[in-house]
Amino acid sequence: MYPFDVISAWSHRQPAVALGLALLIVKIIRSISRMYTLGDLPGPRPQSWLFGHEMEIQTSPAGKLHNQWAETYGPTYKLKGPLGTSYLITGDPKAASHVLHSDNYVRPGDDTISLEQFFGKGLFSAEGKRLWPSGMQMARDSSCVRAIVNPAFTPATVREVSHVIFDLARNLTGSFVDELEREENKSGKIFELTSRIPRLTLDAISMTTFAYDVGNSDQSIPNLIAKISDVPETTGTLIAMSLITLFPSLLYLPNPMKQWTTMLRTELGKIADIVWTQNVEERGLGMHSKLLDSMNDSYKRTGEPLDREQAIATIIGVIFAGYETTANVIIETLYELSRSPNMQTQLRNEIEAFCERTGREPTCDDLVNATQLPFLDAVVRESLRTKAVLTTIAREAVKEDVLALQFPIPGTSRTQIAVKPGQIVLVPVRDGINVDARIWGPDAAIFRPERWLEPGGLPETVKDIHAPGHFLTFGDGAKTCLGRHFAVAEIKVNLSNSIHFALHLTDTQIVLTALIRDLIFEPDDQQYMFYRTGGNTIKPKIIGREHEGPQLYLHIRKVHDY
Ligand code: HEM
Repeated sequence: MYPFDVISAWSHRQPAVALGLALLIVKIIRSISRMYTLGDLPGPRPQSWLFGHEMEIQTSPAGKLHNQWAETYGPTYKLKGPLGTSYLITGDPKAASHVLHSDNYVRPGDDTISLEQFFGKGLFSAEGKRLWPSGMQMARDSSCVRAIVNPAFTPATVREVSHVIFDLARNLTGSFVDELEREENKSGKIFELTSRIPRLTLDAISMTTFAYDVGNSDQSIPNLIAKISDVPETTGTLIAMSLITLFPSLLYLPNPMKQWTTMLRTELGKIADIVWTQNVEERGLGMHSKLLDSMNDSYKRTGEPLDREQAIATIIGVIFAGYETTANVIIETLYELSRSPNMQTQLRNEIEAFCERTGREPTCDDLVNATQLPFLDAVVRESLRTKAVLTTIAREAVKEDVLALQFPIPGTSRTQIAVKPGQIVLVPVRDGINVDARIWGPDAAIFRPERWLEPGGLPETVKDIHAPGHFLTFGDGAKTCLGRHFAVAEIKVNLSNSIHFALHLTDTQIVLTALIRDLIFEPDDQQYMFYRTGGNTIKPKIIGREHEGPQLYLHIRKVHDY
């Protein structure tokens, strides 16, 4: 009996199992046909045929592997996925830009399914012209969904809600100060940051985008954040994560990752549900949530009702997309600054000089304007360049294509790669295009904000990265991060505030003329390494104590107490 006969026999009794089996067989046939694609493209040998390079990628510190491989094979090479399939890796600016801008590439099936499992059927699961799930009348392509929610994320909206971000930043720094002042020993105190900063960014998203104060809700936020950070990292999860690119349907089977995503969705769903009820059912539409307002406005134009399921999924998606990512960048920047007292001093001097010059503190407009506080701007750009949260952007080809390369394959004059439908293409960001010495110069991997301010400007090759800011941290093309203006404003407000806030502490209200003005961040005694976690964000872990999970301790003190 052939497999399809078995399926046909089962299809009468167990249609779901039969359908699953049929899909599996089609997938295996497709993947076998993909095994020898990219045949002559060079690349490192995998440690195992079963998992290809997946295990190595999942377990290595963030930002290391691609750099090493690219040294030997150049920015475009081949890696192995599970069961001998091939991934095309390209950190080549021309090829990456094409992949991210062309309709020939979409988010891979496993990404789309896991995003749907995370958030439900909303903004993130809209892909190309794919139909939205049954029960919803309309087809939504992703550009259409983006247009609906975009008004909630414009620079003007960010400016409008920036007072909330300022307040939250002051609360955070105030909480550090309160604790420092309670200490008898005035030489400072060690603070753990991976639990504090996400709390701030979660509040910021929730209050500005949904007009909902998570901090004053019944939710136990520290508990919620701890649960969200507790991504399972068992061997079983690793194996499942290594195989899902090939078998995205594995995500539907019971597994620790699925339990985690269900928990996440349930917890964030509670917030989303309250936002929906308060904004739509209790007060009527058009109330305070920027996101629901903009969704509602566009639905009004088409005469369609605002759909609860889509709205809740989009709310959950935006909370998750916005809070951990921004928290990661703030944490990593503070970590970097803690190792550079000179940079901290330079930042403080710049902010203080601004206050003296203008007789006021910087507003949101001043902060996002590079010319007002150029060193702050350079620090944030350098952070975004070197601390990209999404290490790699994945796409899947849906049509035949030819990728043109800027950098030929080493040792050859080859500048074109043929791509077949189904080919997974990975654009390495954190340890790829953002820090490639061919593009950024020999000190590309070093955190050096001055590069953004030098009179000669950045190397000409950087302009070949057409993405906003000349780095791929926020992606590029049709799926570029919607919240990037919000993220940059939030990072700048917090950095300037935490660096600057001691001005407010010094006895009088005449903060600007105060002599003593700094919070100083210093390293603790631990050595840290940053890892990509299953939740797809970057988390610091103490070297030798990785099993304890994410943590980062910094020593903080007020300069005038020292
Ligand atoms: C430093 C912080 C952030 C980083 C590094 C970041 C990074 C990214 C990246 C790389 C993508 C594109 C993914 C892809 O191409 O497949 C993305 C998409 C997205 N981001 Fe962000 N993000 C950040 C903050 C935010 C914030 C604060 C918000 C919301 C307020 C947000 C909302 C979104 C949304 C809604 C999308 C989906 C766009 C779509 O699918 O069409 N992000 N982000």
